[in-house]
Amino acid sequence: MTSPSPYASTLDVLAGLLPPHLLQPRVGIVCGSGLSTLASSLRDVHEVPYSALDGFGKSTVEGHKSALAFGLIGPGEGIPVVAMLGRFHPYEGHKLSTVVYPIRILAKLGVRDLIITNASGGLNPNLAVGTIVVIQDHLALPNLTGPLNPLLGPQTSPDHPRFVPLSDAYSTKLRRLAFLAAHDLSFDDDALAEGVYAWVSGPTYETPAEGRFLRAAGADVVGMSTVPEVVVAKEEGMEVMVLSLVTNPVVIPDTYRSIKEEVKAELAGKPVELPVMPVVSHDDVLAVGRQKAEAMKQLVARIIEMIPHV
Ligand SMILES: O=P(O)(O)O[C@@H]1C[C@H](O)[C@@H](CO)O1
Ligand code: HPA
Repeated sequence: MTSPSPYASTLDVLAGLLPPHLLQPRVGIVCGSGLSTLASSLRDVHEVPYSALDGFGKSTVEGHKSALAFGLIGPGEGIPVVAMLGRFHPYEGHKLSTVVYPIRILAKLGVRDLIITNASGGLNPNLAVGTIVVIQDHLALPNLTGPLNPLLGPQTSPDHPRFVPLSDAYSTKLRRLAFLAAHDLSFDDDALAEGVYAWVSGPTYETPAEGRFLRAAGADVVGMSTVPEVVVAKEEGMEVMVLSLVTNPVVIPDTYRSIKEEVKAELAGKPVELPVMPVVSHDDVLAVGRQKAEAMKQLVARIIEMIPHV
């Protein structure tokens, strides 16, 4: 006798709660910090709290709800979609298997195209706060050497690849649609950019030296999520796109304030200017999320409408 799949009870609960036309979503959306309102473009919405679903954790970060929203997007019958209102981050204490569990459930429900959103710090000085960056590649220090690759361990199943290539992790099809959708919506040219996402574990924001290091390594933005979801979505065979909202610049001053020089000047009786190092806060991150929520929502909805659904 084969043992029941660990996903079976989650899928059974969903089957018991959802009408049949919503039970096989084609597209998945992951809502990043402050971006849960992305799901407000869905109609015929059925929300299922994570607390009702075995295997799901509880999102403890402000700006993340803890529910799956099922609904329809687009004209006519509409395209069935599921949105994760809130994700799990390893820094919250969630195991990596919990972080990626919802992605596996989305795959089992039939999601083929996954649109992941997040909030990030800008490393590239050309990216203004409020820019939406279509991610073209990632740099995942915790994945490369350490214990945070979600595929470490036994092969997921004989049907999943043992070695997952990531050279084409970010779907060309979906990235093209993002720029076509922005054109359709008459977005300014600099509203949407392209770049590389650096994943760090957080929850500390970067020191100036770390920011300089990540920029020198080729990253344009930095954040504390997304990469485990991308890796597992690729293992599950999905097309993946990431839209990263720049919510703050990462502080990378050209020079450091020299306390040594300041003390010497003070001892010599010279006036000392005291520059203040700016700091980032999660409240700032959420505020930019709120400001850009409408644009993100329109963009995501338009992309979904443009995906060829056969
Ligand atoms: O879930 P995301 O990646 O959108 O959230 C970002 C990263 C941290 O969780 C938080 C820091 O402000 O926002
Ligand atoms: N660093 C890391 N993650 C983030 C940032 C940041 O500056 N802003 C939003 N998420």
